Amino acid sequence: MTVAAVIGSGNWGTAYAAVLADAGCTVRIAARRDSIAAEINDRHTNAGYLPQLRLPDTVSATTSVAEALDGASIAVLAVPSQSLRDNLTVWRDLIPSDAAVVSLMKGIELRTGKRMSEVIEEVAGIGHDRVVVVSGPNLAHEIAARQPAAAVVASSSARMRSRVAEACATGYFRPYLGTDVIGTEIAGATKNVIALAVGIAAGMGMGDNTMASLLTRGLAETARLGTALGADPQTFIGLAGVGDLVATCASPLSRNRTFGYRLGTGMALEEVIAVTDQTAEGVKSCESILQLARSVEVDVPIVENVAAVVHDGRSPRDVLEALMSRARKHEGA
Ligand SMILES: NC(=O)c1ccc[n+]([C@@H]2O[C@H](COP(=O)([O-])OP(=O)(O)OC[C@H]3O[C@@H](n4cnc5c(N)ncnc54)[C@H](O)[C@@H]3O)[C@@H](O)[C@H]2O)c1
Ligand SMILES: O=P(O)(O)OC[C@H](O)CO
Repeated sequence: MTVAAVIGSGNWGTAYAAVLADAGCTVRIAARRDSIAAEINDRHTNAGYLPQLRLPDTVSATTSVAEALDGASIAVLAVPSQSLRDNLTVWRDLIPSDAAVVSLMKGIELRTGKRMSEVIEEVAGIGHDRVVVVSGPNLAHEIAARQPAAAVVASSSARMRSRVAEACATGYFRPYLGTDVIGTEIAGATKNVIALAVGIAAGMGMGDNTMASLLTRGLAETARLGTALGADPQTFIGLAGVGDLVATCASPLSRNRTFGYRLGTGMALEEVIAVTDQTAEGVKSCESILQLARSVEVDVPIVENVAAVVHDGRSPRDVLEALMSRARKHEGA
């Protein structure tokens, strides 16, 4: 019996815990709040995040990360990207020495420009052959409703990616194996920023042509950046690339799209932040992705203009005009 620990009891940590349990694992969730751990143990629900989900009896919860990780062969990390370093500094010695360490996170660290797998390797002091990234079109509420979806399970280690893929394969969750960790992570983090842009446009009243144009050109700049960083270009037309981009940009369930939408309707940034109580990774990662792109001299105009709205207070209408009046270029350039 595979024992998996899931650290983080928010939307995706909880939904992915259900996937692991449905696939036959014994799952221990580490929650920060006593009330959430008690609710999972007593009622098998986490209604504040996923009201429709009933967790299998093989899922338990604790507020002790040490207890959750004890004896686990899979350690899943599902906390906000910008908090990973500080958290992992406390947790690193608790991770069993032979466990696969799985990142569900879709963000790039501010200041360092590091991907989550890089932060894990550095802080936990483990090799890349222990780290696995799971990513794809996986809106937590739809997974929690057990609607069919697929994902990429990427790792440099064939043993670790097989272990994790086997542990999360169910009738409604289909993992594909991948080796391109860089591309998978760059795609997952950057699509959140493109979803912010699409949300802004939708909030301004723009329709499907605008969405499709942003999505397509967003994918182009994501692939340009990823490839410059060493990714396999094929990754961007796969599940972690176009798959996740379409799901996130099209869905009102997306926190990133919703954040952008609110900005696009004219709400002030502070107001949008105040009403957003869940993780919209693109809001912070637009800045770190922009810095990363500049470090390899890659042009990312949509990311740059989203950062201008979210961090420099420029108006959505201004940046839309700026994007539309850029110098003409070849589509493939
Ligand atoms: N929600 C989805 O549909 C989905 C799908 C795929 C990937 N992701 C990614 O998974 C990651 C987690 O997202 P989520 O949707 O579960 O977020 P969430 O906001 O629903 O939950 C975040 C969890 O982390 C905890 N947390 C918040 N701040 C923390 C801190 N400073 N230290 C430790 N724990 C903290 C919260 O208590 C909560 O348990 C993100 O990187 C996101 O991009 C989310
Ligand atoms: O709600 P979002 O915007 O964080 O997106 C959720 C997932 O990443 C979709 O795959």
